[in-house]
Amino acid sequence: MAELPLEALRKLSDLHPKPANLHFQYGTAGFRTLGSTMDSVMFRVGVLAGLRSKKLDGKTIGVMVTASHNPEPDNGVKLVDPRGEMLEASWEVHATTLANAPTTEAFIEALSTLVKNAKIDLSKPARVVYARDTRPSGPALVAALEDGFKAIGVSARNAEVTTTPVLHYLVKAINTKGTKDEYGEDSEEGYMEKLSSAFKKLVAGKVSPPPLIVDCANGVGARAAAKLSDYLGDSLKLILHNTATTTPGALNNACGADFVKTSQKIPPSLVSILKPGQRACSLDGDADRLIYFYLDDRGLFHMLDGDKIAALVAAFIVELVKGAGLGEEIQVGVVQTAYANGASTKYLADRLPVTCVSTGVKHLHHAAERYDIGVYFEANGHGTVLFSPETTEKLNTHQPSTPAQSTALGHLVNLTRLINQTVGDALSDMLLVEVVLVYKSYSGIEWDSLYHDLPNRLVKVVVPDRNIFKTEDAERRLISPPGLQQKIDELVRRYEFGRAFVRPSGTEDVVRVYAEATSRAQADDLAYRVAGLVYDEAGGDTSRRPAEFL
Ligand SMILES: CC(=O)N[C@H]1[C@@H](OP(=O)(O)O)O[C@H](CO)[C@@H](O)[C@@H]1O
Ligand SMILES: [Mg+2]
Repeated sequence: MAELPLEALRKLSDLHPKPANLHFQYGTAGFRTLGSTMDSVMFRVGVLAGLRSKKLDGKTIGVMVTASHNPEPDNGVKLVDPRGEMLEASWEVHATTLANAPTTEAFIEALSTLVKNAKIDLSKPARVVYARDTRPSGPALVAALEDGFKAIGVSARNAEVTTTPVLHYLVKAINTKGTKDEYGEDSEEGYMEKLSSAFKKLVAGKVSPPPLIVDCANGVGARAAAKLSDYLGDSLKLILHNTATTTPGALNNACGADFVKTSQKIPPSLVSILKPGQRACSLDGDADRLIYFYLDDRGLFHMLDGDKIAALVAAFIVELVKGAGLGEEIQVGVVQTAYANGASTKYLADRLPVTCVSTGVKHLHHAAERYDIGVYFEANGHGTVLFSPETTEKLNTHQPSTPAQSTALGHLVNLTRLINQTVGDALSDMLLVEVVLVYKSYSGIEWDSLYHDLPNRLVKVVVPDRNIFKTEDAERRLISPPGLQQKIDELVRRYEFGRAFVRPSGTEDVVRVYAEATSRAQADDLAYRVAGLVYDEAGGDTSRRPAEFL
C-alpha cells in the first residue's frame, strides 16, 4: 500500500496555514464564507478531492469554487461526486474535520486517520476537474486548491471560468465517456451543443417566441448565456442584461434570481427595459437558479418562481407521458420543500404525487430519484427533472402504436437531453420553460394563472443559539424548544389558509420563519407574530427586539 506523500504535504500545507480563530463547516452549500479567509480551506479541499477520487477507484471528482448568490466578497467551494451529484453526506464530515485541523501536523494526522478509516488505497490514481465563477477572489483561491492537488498527486483538469451546472455536467460526461450511458461530449461546447440541439428539435416547426430578457446577475451566467445564445441562433432570441462580470461590486448586486425572489421586485436595472407582458428571467451568481417574471398591463410585477416552474413542467411531462401511451407504466412525481407555496402544492397534488422533504438540494435530488420521472424545485428556483435509468431505457426502446404516440415519445427523449439531470441549471431550465411556453402558446400571464400564489412572508430571526431549534416532518414542525409548536399551532388556526413553520437555517446564523395566508396583511401578521414568539422563546435581547415583531 502506498503511503501519504508526507514531504510534499508538509511543504505545501505550510504555505496555507489555517487562521487560528476561525471554524469552517461543510454545509448545504459546501464551505462558504468570506473569500479572503478561505486559502487553507481551498488547499485542504484540493487534497480531499484527491482522496475522494482514489477512494472511488480514480473516478473524476468535481470541485466548484463559487459562493453563488451571496455577496461578491464571499466565496466557497463544493465537491461533486462522479455521477455529477453532490458529495456523499459522510464525506461532508471529513471535509469539516480536515478544514479545522489547527496545524499542518494535525492536518496530516487527520488525513492518516481518514485514509485508514475509509480504507483508501493511495496507490489508486486521483482525477479532478475544477472550475470557478467570476468572483475576484477566485484566481488566488484556485491557486491554493491547485497546491492541494499537487500535494496529493492529482491529475487535474482546469475547466476555467464556468457555471456550476456546466461543472456538474463535465463530471458526469467525463465519467461516462466511452460507455453506453455517455452523457455528452466532455467540454463546455459539448454542453452547449447538447442543450441547444435538443431545444431546436423540440421547437422545430413551432412559431418562435418573442425575445426573452435574461438578467445574468453580473455573474458567470453572462458568459455562458452569451455562448448559448450563439448556439440557439434564431430558435430563441436572448437579450442579455447585467453582464458586467468584471465591474467590482456588481455581482448579485440588486439583480439576479435571489434578489428577485427575496425582495419580490424587478431588478432596478430592468425597470426601463421590460415592457408590460414581456417575459424576463434572472439567473443567480453561478447560474444554477432561475426565476421568471413579467409586468402586467398596470405595470405590476409578477414573479414566476421555482414552484411555478415545477407546476408548468410537471403538468407538461405528465401530458407527454400519457400521450406516449406510457401513463400506466411511468410514474411522474414532484418533490418540494416546506417553502413551496401552499397553492402550488395543492395544484400539483391534485394532479400527481407530491413529496415534501427537508431544505437543501441533496434531499430533493434523492427523493426525486425514487420516481420514474422526478421533478424537483425549491421555491428559490433551483431544480431539475430526473429520469430514472429504467425510464430512459423505456423511452428509447418503447414501440409507439400511433403517430401521436410517436411524437410524444420523441419529445420525451429530447427532454432527457435538454434537461441537465445532474443538478439545477438555470440555462437548461430556461430552455425547458421556453419549450413548454411554446407548446402551450402561453405568455407569462397564462402561465402565472395556473394557480394563484398565497401571499407569504419569510422572516429571519437572530437568536443567541439557533441549535436549540429542532424539527420533524420535513422541517414543518418543531420538536424543540418544547411547547413552542403548540403556540404556533394556536396562532395559525386563527388565519384563513394559514400555514407557518420555523426552522434553523443551514447556511446562515439565523432562524427562519415562513408564513402564508389568504391576504398580504394576514401573511405578514402571522409571520411577525410567530417571529416574536421565536425571538422571546429563544431568549432574544428585549432591548433589541425588532419593532415589526408582534
Ligand atoms: C429559504 C431558503 O431559500 N433557503 C435556502 C438556503 O438554505 P437555509 O438552510 O434556509 O439557509 O440556502 C440553501 C443553499 O443554497 C438553499 O437550498 C435553501 O433553499
Ligand atoms: Mg447558485
